[in-house]
Amino acid sequence: MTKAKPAHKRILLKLSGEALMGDDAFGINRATIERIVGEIAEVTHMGVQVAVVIGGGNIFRGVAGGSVGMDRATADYMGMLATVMNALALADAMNKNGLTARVMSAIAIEQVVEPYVRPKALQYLEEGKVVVFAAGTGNPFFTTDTAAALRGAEIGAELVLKATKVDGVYTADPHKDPSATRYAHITFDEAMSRNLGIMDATAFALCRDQKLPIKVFSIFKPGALKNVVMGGDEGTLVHV
Ligand SMILES: Nc1ncnc2c1ncn2[C@@H]1O[C@H](COP(=O)(O)OP(=O)(O)O)[C@@H](O)[C@H]1O
Ligand SMILES: O=c1ccn([C@@H]2O[C@H](COP(=O)(O)OP(=O)(O)O)[C@@H](O)[C@H]2O)c(=O)[nH]1
Repeated sequence: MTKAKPAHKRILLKLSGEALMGDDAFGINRATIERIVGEIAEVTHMGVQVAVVIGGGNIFRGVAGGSVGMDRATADYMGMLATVMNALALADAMNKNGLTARVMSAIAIEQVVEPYVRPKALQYLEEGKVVVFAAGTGNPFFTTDTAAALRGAEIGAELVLKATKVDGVYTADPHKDPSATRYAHITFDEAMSRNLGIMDATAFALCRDQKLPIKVFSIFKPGALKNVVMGGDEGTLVHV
């Protein structure tokens, strides 16, 4: 019997900060991070090259609560630093799981993590290491979803995998509208013109222009990541 081959060779996995919270109100839940790392290890061992962009919403969100009244750019830099903390926690859990992880930051904090250098990231991926991209795009007024689109395009990923709290793109925000239904697939133009709030327009536009498809799926569903990597019917595909 031949073993089924993964449908993708190199992927960019976007994990929202909240994916790391588990059932906690904020911060990083150890059991949750270990489960996610276990799933990443599974696909890495299948020979898939995995790069990760991690969010920071579990620790700090530039436009939210505590930052009301703050200068937006300053708050956004705090948000980017939050993603660095998540990246360190994620890489630590990966290394403990037997993977080799490298954190690369879009803003210079060289005593803590190495800076993002594209050829080096590509080299790590070729070597089978998992690269965790921290600090988003390095610019305020952007999101880590846009960082996922940007890094995904830069490293030549075949697919951006947006692992989130919902199991796909819905006709409306399913947390607000229980009658919303899920798309199996949708074009970038449709998702943007319908203002579907799952990702920001900058991220959608970048992926559309680079013809880089996005798969939106639930991080809470065990085995979903592997299923996506195997080309299975999972979540929603956003395509050109
Ligand atoms: N049309 C939609 N389909 C699916 N999810 C949507 C839609 N509109 C808004 N959302 C919201 O987008 C969120 C997923 O994005 P994510 O980046 O993980 O969250 P956040 O940006 O809050 O960290 C979901 O929690 C969901 O409530
Ligand atoms: O390129 C970027 C990426 C992130 N952020 C800031 O970092 C926060 C955390 O990122 P995000 O909200 O995308 O995290 P997630 O929702 O995935 O947890 C954002 O709110 C922004 O304040 C930013 O300024 N530029």
